[in-house]
Amino acid sequence: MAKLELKNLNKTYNPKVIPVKDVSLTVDNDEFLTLLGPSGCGKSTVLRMIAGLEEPTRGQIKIGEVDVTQKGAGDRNIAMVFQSYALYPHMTVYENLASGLKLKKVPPAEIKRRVAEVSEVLGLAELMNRKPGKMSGGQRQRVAVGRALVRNADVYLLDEPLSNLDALLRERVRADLKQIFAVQKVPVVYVTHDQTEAMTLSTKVALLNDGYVQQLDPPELIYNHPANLFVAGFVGSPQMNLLTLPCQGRSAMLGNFQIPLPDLPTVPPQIILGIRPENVRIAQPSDTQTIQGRVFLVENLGMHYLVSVKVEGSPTAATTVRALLPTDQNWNNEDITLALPTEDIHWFDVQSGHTLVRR
Ligand SMILES: Nc1ncnc2c1ncn2[C@@H]1O[C@H](COP(=O)(O)OP(=O)(O)OP(=O)(O)O)[C@@H](O)[C@H]1O
Repeated sequence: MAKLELKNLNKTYNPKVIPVKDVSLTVDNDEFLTLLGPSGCGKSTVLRMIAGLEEPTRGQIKIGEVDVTQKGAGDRNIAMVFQSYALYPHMTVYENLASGLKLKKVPPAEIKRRVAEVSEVLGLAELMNRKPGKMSGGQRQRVAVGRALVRNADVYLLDEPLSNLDALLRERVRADLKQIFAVQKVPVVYVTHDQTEAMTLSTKVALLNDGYVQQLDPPELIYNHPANLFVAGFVGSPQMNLLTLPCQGRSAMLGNFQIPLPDLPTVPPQIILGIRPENVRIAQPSDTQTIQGRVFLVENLGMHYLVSVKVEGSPTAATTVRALLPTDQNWNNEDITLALPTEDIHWFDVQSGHTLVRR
């Protein structure tokens, strides 16, 4: 099976709307790539260009060794799953699954074999005679995925396939998708603005903003080593603490507390410190890097409290630190000492927003 390759892909609708800028990436046949980003960042436009539904203004799309940039959608062996299911309402599940193959004049015995195989994998065998109107959203979405799978396509594209499902069902179908695509050995490109889907499903995430790829990495690296402020702020819930701090000597000043800077060629006047709320904890006597402050807000997240702390000596609310703390205590209005472990701190350049410490 072939790998998918995008080289310097651009799309310009008019000088003011340039939704895709120089997107380059590859998806191997054992990879599940998610295009993640906020609404309007260009995800669907990239997907539509891969599908051949939109023509790139510049750049190249290759499937295996074949340049498909100028080929129409019908001449690319690509299967797409839409958010809206796109099932035929008057056809049964079997007919919906078989219709694409019939059009391609696949022999009836082969159609039967492939539909049976896919319906087994997707748990649809019991539903073969039902029509979409008499099925749940999750079942319909599985049929939509089935329609793509029976095709034996070179590339699978999925555009927000779970967004019409309620939260519980979304979790279930997400787990189904992970299992199904793990054994397909075909490049998969998945579009979502939901970071949980991106983190759980993908082998690789391309985080887009304003048409540019901000970071292209496995989910662990996106989460643990964000390349810039946008990535740091977009991925993770609750959001990473991002604090703009003045520098003094070899330290950044967080209120009254000195946080040693990493090794930098020159010390800037200001720097941005990032630390995730789950990495901030109540200090133990052995902790060396600590700050003190007063809790002014406690939000109950079920498993934890999200606690907002005004750091001692900090002049503005910009130096509020949020921490995920255990629920065995009511932290409200308490004076507490927090540890900020060095290994969990991220440093960003104030001007460019880029990370200052590459790992
Ligand atoms: N046919 C078009 N003509 C002009 N502008 C368009 C067209 N299609 C999309 N756009 C614009 O291009 C930008 C990117 O759109 P796109 O649909 O790729 O974003 P997206 O990241 O998929 O967003 P969403 O998550 O909301 O679907 C948006 O500003 C959109 O308004």
